[in-house]
Amino acid sequence: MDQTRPPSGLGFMKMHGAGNDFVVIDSRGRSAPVVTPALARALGDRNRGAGFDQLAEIRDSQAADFALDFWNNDGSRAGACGNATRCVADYMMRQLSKDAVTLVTARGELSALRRADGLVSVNMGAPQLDWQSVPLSHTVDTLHLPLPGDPVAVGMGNPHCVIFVADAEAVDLRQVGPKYEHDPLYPQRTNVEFASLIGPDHLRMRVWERGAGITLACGSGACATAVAAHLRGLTGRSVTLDLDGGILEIDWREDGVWMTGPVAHVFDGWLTPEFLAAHA
Ligand SMILES: N[C@H](CCC[C@H](N)C(=O)O)C(=O)O
Repeated sequence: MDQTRPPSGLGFMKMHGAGNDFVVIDSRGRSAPVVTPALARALGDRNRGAGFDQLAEIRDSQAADFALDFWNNDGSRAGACGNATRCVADYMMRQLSKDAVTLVTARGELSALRRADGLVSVNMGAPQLDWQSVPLSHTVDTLHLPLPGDPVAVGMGNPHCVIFVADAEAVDLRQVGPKYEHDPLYPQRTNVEFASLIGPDHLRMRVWERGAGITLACGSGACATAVAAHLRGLTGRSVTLDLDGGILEIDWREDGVWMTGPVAHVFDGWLTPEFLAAHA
């Protein structure tokens, strides 16, 4: 990196929440968003780009402190991303010298705060439990989908398929994940969570994400799994989940599903004008 001249090109931040990793582009003050599907795909490439599970673009908002748009590394859009929301909320709280912020996503207005222990919480809103809003392709009982493993369908601003198994460790995610992701019952594809009860209100969860494959953690997936576990009578409304990359706490309250966990801002960089021109 040439440290003698000011950066040219487009600045970005690299962050992660429990190992679910993100590139974040701050587009506040710009008249139009900079991210395109082609840029998301190129930047998401772990060999030829920066690499990420999700890309988050911060935008100005009239109604809240900021707005967020999410992309997967295959270039598709995601309506929700809990861990990126927590990471960006932490950055915005520092920048605005606040302990709580509001933000707008495709889901609507969400709120986030920093707890006294330094962990960051976001209210991901109410779970979507009717088939149309998950969305599913036709009328089914969302608590018992007609798919292998008797999954639960939950929307958290994005679709989820939660399968309870005796041992989540033993699941071959790479093999079975794509089968659920692309099942015609989910017209917009789905994120897929495998979960096992390992103690009272304690779940082990592994995830296959729509548009990103295996990730070390998925915040909206943890919310969906906790909601499904409660609806199936396996847990109370407050649950701890052990994911591959760390621990997330979920609390399904009257005002929505709260998700709490660690955040990390790892480094900043900038994309060269050449890279941007090649993937405009
Ligand atoms: N990792 C994210 C979710 C990404 C979901 C995305 N893969 C989709 O297409 O919905 C989270 O922490 O909530």
